[in-house]
Amino acid sequence: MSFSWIFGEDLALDLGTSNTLIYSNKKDGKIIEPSVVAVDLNNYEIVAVGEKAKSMEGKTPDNIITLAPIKGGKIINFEIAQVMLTNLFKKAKSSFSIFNPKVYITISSGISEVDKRAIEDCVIYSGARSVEFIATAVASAVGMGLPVLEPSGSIVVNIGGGTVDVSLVSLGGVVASKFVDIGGDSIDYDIVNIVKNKYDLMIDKETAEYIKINLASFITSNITNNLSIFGRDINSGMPRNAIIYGKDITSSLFPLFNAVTDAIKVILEKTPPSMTGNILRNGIFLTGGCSKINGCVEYLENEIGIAVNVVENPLTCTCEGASKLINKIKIKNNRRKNNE
Ligand SMILES: Nc1ncnc2c1ncn2[C@@H]1O[C@H](COP(=O)(O)OP(=O)(O)OP(=O)(O)O)[C@@H](O)[C@H]1O
Repeated sequence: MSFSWIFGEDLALDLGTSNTLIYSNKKDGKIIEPSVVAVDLNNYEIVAVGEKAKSMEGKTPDNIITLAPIKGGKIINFEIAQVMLTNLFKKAKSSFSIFNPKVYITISSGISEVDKRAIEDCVIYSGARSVEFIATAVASAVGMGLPVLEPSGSIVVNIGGGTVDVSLVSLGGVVASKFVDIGGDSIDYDIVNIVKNKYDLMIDKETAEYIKINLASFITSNITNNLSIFGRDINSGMPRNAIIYGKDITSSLFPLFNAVTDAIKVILEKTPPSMTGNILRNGIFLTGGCSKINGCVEYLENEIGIAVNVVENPLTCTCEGASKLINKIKIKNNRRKNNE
């Protein structure tokens, strides 16, 4: 008789700059929460984690601060990351499991051994029984339904909140990769500056993200689009609204997408000739939240001259892929045990 349902719980963890995703193999429930924690400075108590903490950003009294413990794929605040993960693991874990879960963490190509060790320690201190790493690109490729185990070669581009990971994946592993620690957050900060300089209006990062999601576009026919937003006049200090035009925001997209273009070119140069045919035939594959930016596919296709495909579920694709991989690993291990 197998007791794996009691102690065999596995979690897939995608620890992102903007969002943390956890999928359990025992529950249908999936945790998708912003990587944010709110702390009361009077007593250092945790006020909120995830969505609730994110909704407090920019609206807290002096004694409460919101903190984002992950940046560029690394833990920048160990204690806060631990609090966040402990809280999210509790939500994700099946109540029937007696033992702590084994956690499979997706990890970007450019993360150093020291940073990997910090992530491992943090996840263990947060209640994991043990930890294993899965390459983000491999998990994303599985989430996209690409034939990762075949020797054909696929280029997977993940553009997140704080990182860009471009990897050539083949035979279940990463053949070549380029990592850049810039992401959608950088667009938000650029939008804050553009709105300040062009509209004399101070806005917070959350409003800038709203503008990015709802207005920013590479498509020139969209640049007459506009959005009404509220902020504080930099001269009078008084609140007022402004109509922001898409054409003024487009420049905020170039630093990130030029970095993406350069990274893709590096990987194309490193791609073995035997794999180029497949890549030219099938194109490259885009995932991560910033692949939702309007017109980015056309922009990248124009820059690199290769077809670009965007996955339907760019925010969840990597964790979904990791979860599927865990099941494959389990099935393989069970088969091996049965044959022994
Ligand atoms: N519809 C959208 N349009 C434009 N940008 C979006 C959209 N939805 C999400 N984003 C942006 O995507 C980013 C978050 O993406 P994602 O969740 O893939 O990153 P992450 O995994 O948290 O970060 P990273 O992997 O870089 O550490 C944020 O910058 C967010 O503003």
